[in-house]
This record gives sequence, C-alpha cells and structure tokens, in this order.
Amino acid sequence: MNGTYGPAGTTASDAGPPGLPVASGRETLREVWRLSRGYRLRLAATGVLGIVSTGVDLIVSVAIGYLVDRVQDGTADLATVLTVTAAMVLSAVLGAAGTALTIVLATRVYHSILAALREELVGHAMALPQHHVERFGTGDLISRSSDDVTAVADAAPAVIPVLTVTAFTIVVSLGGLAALEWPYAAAFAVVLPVYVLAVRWYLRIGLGVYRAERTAMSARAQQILESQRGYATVLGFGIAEQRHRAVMTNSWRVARQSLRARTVLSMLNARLNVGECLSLAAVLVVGFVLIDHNASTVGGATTAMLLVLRLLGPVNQLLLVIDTLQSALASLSRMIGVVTIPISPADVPAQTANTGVRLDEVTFRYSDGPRVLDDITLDIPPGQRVAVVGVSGAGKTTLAGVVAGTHLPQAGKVTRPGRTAMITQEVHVFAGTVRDNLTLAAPGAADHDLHAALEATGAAPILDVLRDGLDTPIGVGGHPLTDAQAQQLALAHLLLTDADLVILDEATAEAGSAHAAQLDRAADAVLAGRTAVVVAHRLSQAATCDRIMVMEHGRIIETGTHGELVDAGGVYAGLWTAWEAGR
Ligand SMILES: Nc1ncnc2c1ncn2[C@@H]1O[C@H](COP(=O)(O)OP(=O)(O)OP(=O)(O)O)[C@@H](O)[C@H]1O
Repeated sequence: MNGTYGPAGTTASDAGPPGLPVASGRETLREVWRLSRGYRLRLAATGVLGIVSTGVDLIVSVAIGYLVDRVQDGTADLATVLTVTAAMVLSAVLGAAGTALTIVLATRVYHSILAALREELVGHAMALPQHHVERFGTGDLISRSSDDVTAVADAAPAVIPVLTVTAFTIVVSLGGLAALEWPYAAAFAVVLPVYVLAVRWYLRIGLGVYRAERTAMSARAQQILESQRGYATVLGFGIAEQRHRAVMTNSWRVARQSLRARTVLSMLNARLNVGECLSLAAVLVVGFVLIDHNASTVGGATTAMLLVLRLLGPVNQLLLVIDTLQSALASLSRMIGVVTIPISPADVPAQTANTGVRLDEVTFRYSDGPRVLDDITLDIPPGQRVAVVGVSGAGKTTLAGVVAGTHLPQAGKVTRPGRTAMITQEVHVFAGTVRDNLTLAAPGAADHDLHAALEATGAAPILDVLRDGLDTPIGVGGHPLTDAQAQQLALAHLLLTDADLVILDEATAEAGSAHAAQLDRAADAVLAGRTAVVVAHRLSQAATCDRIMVMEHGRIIETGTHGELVDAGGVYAGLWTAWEAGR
C-alpha cells in the first residue's frame, strides 16, 4: 500500500474513523509529475513567457530610478522624461499582457491535469473491490471525488495568478537587485529567513490543521449519508435523536477544526507584517550607507526600494493564499491517496474465454464477521441458468456478489467470463435522459436497438407516459419512475449490454402480482441464451431455471432441477409447498 492510512497530521481525538489512504507530499509530487507528462512542453513555454513578461514589467522600476538620477544631476529635459515615460507605459502594458497570458496558459494546464486526475480517481474508485469501499466508507470516497475535487478546482483562480506572478517576480527581482548593487540583494536575503520561518511554521501547523478539517468534513458526510440511506432503519428503531446527535457532534468537530485553521492564518499575518517591516528597513539602511559612500546613486536606491516593494507584494500574497493552497494540497493528497491504492491482480476475478462460471472452495466474510459463504464449489456450464434459493440471510446476495466480482473472497478461486453484468436489489437511475441511462454500458446502441430492448423487457409502455420519449430526463430532477419501471429499465439496459454472464438479484415482488409476472417475463427475455445466476426471490422464477441451488448458512445444501428437488422432498420441496400455498 503506497499511501498512509488515516488522516495524517491529526491527533487521536481529531482522527475519527480510519479512512482511505492520504498520499504523502513526495507521492503527491510524483503523481502530479506523472500526470503532467503530456503538458511539460506547454509548461516550459509558459515559464519562459512568465519570466520575460516579469522582466519587461520590472523596466518600470529601473526607469523611475534612471529618471530620479537625471533629475538630480539636472540632465533631465522634457524629451527624456517623455521618452522614459513612454517606455514605462509600454513595458507596463506588455508586461501585464504577458503575465495575463501566462496565467491563462498555467490555468489551462492546471485544469487539464486536474481533469486527468479526476478521471483516474473515478476509474480507480470504480475498480476498487467493494469490500475496500465498504471498509473505508463510501462517504469518504464520495467526499474525495466531489468536495476535494471542488476544493482543488476552486483554488485555481486564487492560487494560480499569485503562484505564477510570485515565482517569476522573486527570480527576476532578486536578479535585478543583485545586478544593481549586490548589497541590496544581500539586505533582502538577510530578512528572507523571517519569511522562510513563517512559511515553515505555517506549513508544519497548517497542513495538519487543514487535513483534520477535511477529515472531519468526510466523517460528517459519511454520517449524513448513512442516516439518509438507513432512514427506514433509523425510524424503525427510533434512533433518530441518536443519529441527530452524532451528526451534531461531527458538525462541531468541523467547526472546531475550521476555527483552528482561521486562528493559524491570523498568526501567519502577524509574522508577515514583521517580515515586511524588516525588509524595507534593511534596504533603506543599505541604500543610505551606499549613497553615503558614493557606491550607489539616489536613483539606484529608488530602483532597489521599488524592486523590494514589488517583491513584497507577491510574497505576501503568496503567503496569504497559502491558506487556499494548503487546503487544495490537503485535498489533492486525499485524491491521490485513492489513486495510489494498488489494485492487486488478486482483487480482479480471473476471467475466462469460456462463458461459464467456476467457484473453487470459496470462503467469504464481511470484515471480521462470521463466514457468510463457507467452502463453496460450483460449476455452471456456458448457457446454463441457475437459480439460487434459500431463506433470508442464507448468503444468496453475497454469493451473487462473489460471482459478479464485486466481493472478493478471502479464500478460493472464482472464474467468470469478462463480459458480466448484474442487477442488484437497489436499481439506480442516473440523472440524464432515458437514452443516457440505456446506453451507459452500450454506447453504440441505436434508437431502434433501444426500442427493441424496451419492447423485449416489457418496458416500452414507460415511454408512452414520458413527454419526450427517449429524450425525457429521468433520475434526480427528472421525471420520477416507480421502482417497477426502474427495474424494467435496468433489465432493458442489461439486454443492451449483451453480457455473457448475467446475475440477477432483483428486488422482491409480491407473488402472483402483475408486477411479478411482468418482471419474470422481462428477466426471461434478458437471460435467453446466456449463462445466468438468478437469486430467485420468487420460486416461480426458480422453477423455470435449468438448475436450482438451495443455500443455508452460507453453504449449498441441495442442487438439482425443480422436478428432482420437489421429488426429493428436502428443503426446496418445503419452500415450494409454502410458496404454492402463499400464491
Ligand atoms: N455488507 C454487509 N456487512 C456485514 N454483513 C452482511 C452484509 N451484507 C450481508 N451481511 C450478512 O451476511 C449474511 C448473508 O446475507 P445475504 O444478504 O447474502 O443473504 P440473502 O440470502 O441474500 O438474504 P436476503 O434474501 O434477505 O437478501 C447475513 O447474515 C447478513 O446479515
């Protein structure tokens, strides 16, 4: 594991629950350097433009010094003043234009690299085995791919102009001071440690404070998410008050961390004021001594003061945006932390060209809980449709997850075809049009394919009630769909993906209802000609499968066709009798 787990830089009391890894400074730099691969030429060109623009801009300070000397020795005439003024205006305009262009170019590269990182983050998060995500908490993952990305993106307008201007101004101004008279550069250099110490103090304290703030925000997001997801449970157990208190506690933690961050910022400001005062005084004293010894002119001292003043502005601004920079860096290290989680080959189930499924002595448990799947071995030949039945809690959904590859077994081996698709009990409708939802995993599908899939799964009538047919927005903010419609749409989507192996773990539908019959027909259309594992909540569905596996306490206790199992008079026969009686 590359990253360090848990919120770096926080005290035990701040830490909250263990989270996804946070990348160290070195890892963050390495990853950013790697991501910048395609942009390095542009970055170099931006650097050259920045240095030239800053150099042109500094001509103003030199020109003012020159004018002071000409006025002092009485050689300044109107033509000289006008020429120097024109040169100053021109250099100021060219310098400003060049700096603006530098900032635009730097911002583009910044956002391109950020977009590449976000793509990698989302891709990596999707590839993480579900048990990883469950262990660390989806709230943290969501916070990193939303809040943290926003923090890094929002930092751009504040940070990039200052970073670009400061970096080039420091280099060019120090060079200018040294070229003027080295003692001027030395005077500034003597005060530089005050700034260095201020920055080091802030980096030492600030980074930890900002990470703690972000971590507290993640914990709060996780709390709120869990309370919302488990709303029915919260109401059912009457624990709303308790959940409310937990969210309040986390919100206070966020408030405390934010207060700490702002206090640290005020203390930084005080240090900056001291630095500014000392640098101006140092250059003034050096200028006085040099003029006194005829080693510099008044114009030279004026230029030196102007250069130092120019230097102080960006340096102070840089330290002030370190606030935003720190926050962005903390977010960046959290984003990169996800990217650096290695996905070992063991996390990816073995794939086979064969379209069948094989499980060899598979054992699975959730975290440190008891075994939910206990030494399961099974072989599903290509094209066979297998139903998994059993009482609630027997391990059916878990088995489906292991076959689909979303759960990684602790022991044993799973082999499945590459093109696998699954419908779980929670069908999610993405915000977008019906077409967007249907083509998510089948981007090349034409409209007539979409209509055919909807027809085959009995979902075509959904379009009749939608104003713009396939173009109607659904999901969050769009036309609301019933659970049954969402499920039918998911089945149509599954049909379009043309997977070799289909795993169905649909939500239960009341036996004998029109909805149940509809879903059975839709499932039939989707499963035709494919290898399939069906978690059969309706035994009518199991009865039509080629083979039935009965699960109990994480083990397969019976297997056979519907007829064989009914005749055998075992557990399945009992379930079937109860089912028939309930219809
Ligand atoms: N995410 C989880 N974390 C911890 N334990 C879990 C998790 N999901 C399921 N379990 C436990 O694993 C066992 C098997 O659950 P599973 O959902 O696989 O059973 P099932 O047969 O599909 O039940 P149902 O028909 O009610 O969906 C149960 O004891 C359940 O409490």
